Order: sequence, then structure tokens, then C-alpha cells
Amino acid sequence: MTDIIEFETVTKSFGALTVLDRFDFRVRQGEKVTLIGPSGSGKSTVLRILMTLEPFEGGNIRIAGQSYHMPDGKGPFRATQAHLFNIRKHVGMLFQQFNLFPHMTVLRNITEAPVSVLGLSKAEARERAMDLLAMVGLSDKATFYPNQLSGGQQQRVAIARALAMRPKVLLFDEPTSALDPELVGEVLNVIRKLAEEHDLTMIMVTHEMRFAREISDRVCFFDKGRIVEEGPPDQLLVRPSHPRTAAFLAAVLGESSRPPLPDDADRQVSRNGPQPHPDTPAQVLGRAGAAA
Ligand SMILES: Nc1ncnc2c1ncn2[C@@H]1O[C@H](COP(=O)(O)OP(=O)(O)OP(=O)(O)O)[C@@H](O)[C@H]1O
Repeated sequence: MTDIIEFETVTKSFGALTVLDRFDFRVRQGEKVTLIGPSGSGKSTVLRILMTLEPFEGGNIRIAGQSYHMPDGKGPFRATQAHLFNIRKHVGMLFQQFNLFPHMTVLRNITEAPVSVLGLSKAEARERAMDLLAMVGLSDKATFYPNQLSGGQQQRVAIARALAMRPKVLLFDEPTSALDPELVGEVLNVIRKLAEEHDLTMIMVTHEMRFAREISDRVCFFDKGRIVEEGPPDQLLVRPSHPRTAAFLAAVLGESSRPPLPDDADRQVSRNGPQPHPDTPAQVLGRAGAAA
């Protein structure tokens, strides 16, 4: 299988802070990859660069064989809008906060870009949108406005909107983290269906470890802008070989798999650093798998 995404020695800084330092990363066509790791380790930055929302200073990225550099070798900082647009058309992205247009109906949210960017007729765009709304289980909400929908429904519309552009790569930046717990399942079900039924390449940043184990071909553990360890989910999430991966998983799985404690409000630490926990990742994920 060919690599649809290639990062070669990519460097990205915010002022004095180097977030990615000669970062290499490849994703195969159709692969489902999950990025996990502590807060601030650079996971979202990777997605935002891929979506051309952030420039980078060094190295190169290719997506679907197309370089982020201009054909004359000029770096991505100096790429024209037309060049960036050509790259961006391969990629769709789901954000934590859905980012639907509040003044447009659900249908218009989905048809707007296919009509204005891809040049589809209104009828073609509508047909595509209605098929996608059926896929995400929201055929009856086409005329609603975003504020008339639950968070889970809004995120499902956002998925339909991204798919309407027929991207080759779909990026998910913690797509369920802004949702009430009871709404998480419906969004994960749609993503699960996408992963099972489509050859779409998917890269996801998530703290939903059980879900990551279920849908990913590969999980990458990030720390300080580097992939410290990567592998199939059953290996990395269950039998991590790097101590930092093991400590991170113990903290995250420990937090999500036990009932809340009275002092939880003061602890807010699980994503920021490892915390000791009596369970191993294998025990916790094993229990989760048994319960599912
Ligand atoms: N626009 C920005 N300006 C300055 N610093 C930024 C900006 N965006 C991100 N950073 C910094 O870059 C680092 C990496 O951020 P990033 O959002 O990629 O981390 P992350 O691993 O996705 O974290 P989280 O899990 O909390 O979303 C952090 O230290 C963050 O504060």
C-alpha cells in the first residue's frame, strides 16, 4: 500500500517553543491511525498542519503525492493560496467544537462548500447531502439550524459536511471531548461505521482509549513532539514497551475506568502527566473489552 501522508523532518515552532523537531511520520492509504499522548505534546499541531491551518518552518510534507512546497521549491510559508487550496481539497477535519455555520440550516451547512468550491449543482449537492444525512442518522434534521440540535447531532452533521467534499483523509481532533457523556456513543458509532465501511484514511486524536483500540490499525504515543512508541493497538495499548507510554496509559485508563472520587475536582492531572495507578493497561482494557 502507498503512503498517502509523508512528513519528512518537519520542524514547527511557536516562538521559542519547538513543538515538532525534525518530525517523520507516514500514513498508508486507508490506514486508521490514532495519536495519543499528554496535553501539549503536539498531536493537534500535526493535524492542523495537515489541514494547512498552520505553516511549518522546515522539512516537507506530501499528501496524496502532492508536496506542500511550491513546484519552484518555495517553502510552505510562501505557498500561494491556490496551492494550499489544492492540498486542502484532499483533507477534511472534525474539531472539538463542531464549527457549523450557525446561520445556515443543516442542509445548507453541508451543500455550501460542494457548490461554491467543487462546483456541484445545487441538486447534486443536495442529493449528496441527503445521502450523508441518512448515513449519520439525521435525515429528519435537514431543515434545522445548529442551535436546534444536540452536541452529538451537531458533530454528526459536521462529519457529513466534511464527507460531502469527498476527502481522501479525514482528521479528528478529539471529536467527542466537548460532548456530554451520554452523547459520545452516537458520534463514535458514526466514526466506527466510517472506519469499517470506507477506505478513507483517518487520523484521530482522542482520549477514548477503548475506542482507539477498536478502530485503529496503529496507535502512536506522542511525547514532547516525538512519537515515542507506535504499534498495533493490542500491542501498544495493552503491552506498551516504553515506560512513558505505560505511565501515560495507567494514568488515563485509571481515571476513566473507576468511579469518581470526592477530590477529583482538585486533581485535573490525568492528561498532563503520569499518575500511579494499581491497574496495568492490560487489566483495564481487558475489563473494558469484557464489558463491551
Ligand atoms: N497558536 C499557538 N500559539 C502558541 N503556542 C501554541 C499554539 N498552538 C499550540 N501551541 C503550543 O504548542 C504545544 C503543542 O500544542 P498541541 O495543541 O499540538 O498539543 P496537544 O498534544 O494536541 O495537546 P492537547 O491534548 O491538550 O490538545 C503546546 O505547548 C501549545 O501550548
